[in-house]
Amino acid sequence: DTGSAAAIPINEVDIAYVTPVTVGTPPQTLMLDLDTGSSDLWVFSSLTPSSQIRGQEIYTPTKSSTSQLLNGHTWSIRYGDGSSSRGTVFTDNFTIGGLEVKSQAVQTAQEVSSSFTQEQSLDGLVGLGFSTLNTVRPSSQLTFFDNARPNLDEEVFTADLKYHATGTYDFGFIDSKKHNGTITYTPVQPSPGYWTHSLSGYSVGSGAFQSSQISGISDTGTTLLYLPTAIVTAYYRQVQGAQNSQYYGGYVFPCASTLPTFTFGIEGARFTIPASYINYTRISPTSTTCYGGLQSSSGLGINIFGDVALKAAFVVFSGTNPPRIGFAPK
Ligand SMILES: Cc1c(C=O)c(-c2nnc3c4c(C[n+]5cc6c(C)n(C)c(C)c6c(Cl)n5)n(C)c(C)c4cnn23)c(C)n1C
Repeated sequence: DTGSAAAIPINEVDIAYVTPVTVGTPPQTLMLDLDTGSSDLWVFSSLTPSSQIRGQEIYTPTKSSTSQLLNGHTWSIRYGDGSSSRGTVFTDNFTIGGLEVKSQAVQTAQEVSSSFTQEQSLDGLVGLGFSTLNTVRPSSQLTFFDNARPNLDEEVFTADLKYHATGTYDFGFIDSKKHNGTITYTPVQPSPGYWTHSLSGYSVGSGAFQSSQISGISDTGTTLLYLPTAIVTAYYRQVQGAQNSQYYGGYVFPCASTLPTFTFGIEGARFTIPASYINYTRISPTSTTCYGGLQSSSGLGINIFGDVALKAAFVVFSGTNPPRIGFAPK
């Protein structure tokens, strides 16, 4: 089997990407954020208090002839930005891009934090991390990818995220039309459950490539790129008027600045993030100060290769044994 579905930016600065999925019989369509940085599949539902719903689509298990309550099971998750959700669990038929998993654990929200309520174009998440991170108790549940894996033509899914445009998630195959040239693979450390791997180094603009192993996670659910402070200060040193603002919680600079590109290495391959991806957004609609797409990971305890980096490549998440991740130019 294979599947292929759109990755649609939810706003004009690609703050997150959503993908149409169907749940239940007859199919209920929701727009979910496919997130390689977590492993819970949860949705706004008929069990979510109406005071916490603002325009989201909901899954109503009682309207699905194939839904089954997973009795006595609950879940609760907190994300890196402090947002959270919790609730109960059903199993039901679940489809992404024509690829169906019967009896997928669908976690129904009974409470969501305010940032989820405020984001009306996001109806939940599909965790594509390793199932060891799943928060359902007393028995943890498998991700959509882990459930689909035995029926996939190839044990992979790919992310082709795009800058200010709709991209694609493919399951079970590698579409050679979506990338130019070879895919460079590097090992993934599957514990504790993120797609953890190393970059082989970086360069700023036309500067010399600095070889160094930089460990982090490739996370489609994180908007920006978070790297060690030394690298980030070296980058913004090239930007007139840039400063690390306590007030805005990161590096900001005059929107008119000319930003350098940022290049990262995967083994021997090099991937260059255009300056436009790093000139992320105005700090307010009328401001001439802009917030950077590259920020420091100090305090996070982990480096995060989020969408700002991933959209500069075609990325293969390979569930083979041992797992690996591949990057190709596109
Ligand atoms: C350690 C870490 C993160 C780890 O991942 C992280 C982060 N970065 N984007 C996201 C997340 C997203 C993507 N996302 C980010 C958004 C921001 C910054 N804003 C203002 C809105 C409205 C957002 C939406 Cl709707 N969506 N989503 C949907 C979730 C559940 C996230 C959780 N964390 N997160 C941050 C900001 N930090 C510090």
